[in-house]
Amino acid sequence: MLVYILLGCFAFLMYVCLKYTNGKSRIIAKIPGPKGIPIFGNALQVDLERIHKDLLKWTEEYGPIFKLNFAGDLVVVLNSYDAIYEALVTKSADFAGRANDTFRVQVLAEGADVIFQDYTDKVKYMKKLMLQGLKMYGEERSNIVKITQSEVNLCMDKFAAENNEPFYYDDAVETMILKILAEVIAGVQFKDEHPYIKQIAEVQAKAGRVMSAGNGVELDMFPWLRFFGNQNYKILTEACKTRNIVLADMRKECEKSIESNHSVMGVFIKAQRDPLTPHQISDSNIITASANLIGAGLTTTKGTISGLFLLLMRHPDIQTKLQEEVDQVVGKDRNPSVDDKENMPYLQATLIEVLRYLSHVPISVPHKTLVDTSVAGYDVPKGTQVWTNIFAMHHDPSLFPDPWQFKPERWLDDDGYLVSLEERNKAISFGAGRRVCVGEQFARTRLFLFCATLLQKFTISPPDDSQSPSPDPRDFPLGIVLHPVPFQIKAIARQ
Ligand code: HEM
Repeated sequence: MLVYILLGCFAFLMYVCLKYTNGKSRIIAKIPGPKGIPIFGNALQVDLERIHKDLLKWTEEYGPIFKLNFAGDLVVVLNSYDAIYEALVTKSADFAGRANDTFRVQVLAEGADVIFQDYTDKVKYMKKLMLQGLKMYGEERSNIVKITQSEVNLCMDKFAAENNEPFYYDDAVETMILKILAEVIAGVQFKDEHPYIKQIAEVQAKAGRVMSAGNGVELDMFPWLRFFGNQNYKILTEACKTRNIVLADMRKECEKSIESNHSVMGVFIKAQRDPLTPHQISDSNIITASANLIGAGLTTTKGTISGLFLLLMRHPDIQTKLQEEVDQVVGKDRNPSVDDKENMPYLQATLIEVLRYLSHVPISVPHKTLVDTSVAGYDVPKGTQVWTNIFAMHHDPSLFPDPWQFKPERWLDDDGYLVSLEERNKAISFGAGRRVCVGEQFARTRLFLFCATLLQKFTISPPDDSQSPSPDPRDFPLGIVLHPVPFQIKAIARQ
């Protein structure tokens, strides 16, 4: 055993030395950044569960761009709107790679998904298929709205069943999101108690734990630990196994009605069978792409709804204004619809502000340069990992005055209308350019329908007379996204 440990340490030292002395490091050395310690660099200076706070502190010190060194692995961090816009939009092709060479990502993504692969023609094609399946345009949109509305209503029934008493909302909200996603992915409606729903939730929880910032890092540094009973490796491989079984079963369900099925899997299966398809679609592509949508869609939406509850409890005046708008535009006798959106600027502004204020995907999904390039006046070589620090950018006081105050009004003009699209695009909660979020319109629609229905029926209040927990995202731990620790709410039925 001792021999293995010594060999492991030696290999690690060689690896770090090589990384420190290559040409890439010399180019990146010109970028400012906090001084680290030998061998480990800045690795021991960050709290992985609160890395967004460390990055915020360094942004104040170094400005739009700085570099970090994690035991020889260099990361360039972009913090200002201009630097992030330059990388994501102006030089989108240069920065469209993904930092996908870590062990955990390779196990999870099987080199076949969308989120963790470099941007190639095939990934572009798969993103197009995902969008077709998410049906966010044309006649199909009304179907997705119907699916969403019926699941939102079921979730509201669960809230009503709590009879104005305090309760943990997590299960009801998670089931609602998973059922919408499962139906959109497989084109089949599942009941709450269907085993797939429970299994997918378990897979998400397990994979989420190992892939989150504070866990499983040891596997990336020492992949050989998997041969020595590493617990995180076991959890990750079990989660992937269950994921593959459940999604293969969902595929079979989908194939039963393939002719009339326009779900995400349906679109992928048809592309797989099409002799003229521009890119071969494998079974693994179908499973990992579907898993991407569940993974990306669940944690982000749940995080937004949790943050929204905290913010509504902390700002009863804003909640009252939102309810007045819902009462005026929708009334009490019908479900809110997507067409109500344009007449509800205050709710739209509130949702944009929730996403800005929380910035719960704080460094987005890490990017990688695909060519030698530059940003914010510094050269960045091919193959460099780049983080877009959305958290710092969304709290930059020169862009958003009083950034730690929750103010939906910042997105409204003097007449109460939404500010221009150009102004709204200063918030980049869904990224931009080639790697922009596939689910942006889908997420915005679901969140709008959920909030409008919630506020039509309930007032969200703290569980007792004490003050509700802090909505400040600086206090949230980072898992896959920033998420507050579980808390209770009261959903008081409105007369
Ligand atoms: C509030 C909700 C959401 C937020 C804030 C959010 C945010 C993001 C962000 C920041 C990225 C990375 C952009 C970049 O790399 O620069 C991303 C990527 C992605 N998101 Fe979302 N997302 C949300 C909901 C969803 C939903 C509902 C789905 C699908 C059903 C989804 C699917 C994806 C996919 C597939 C990608 C990868 C795109 C790529 O790699 O090219 N997201 N999202």
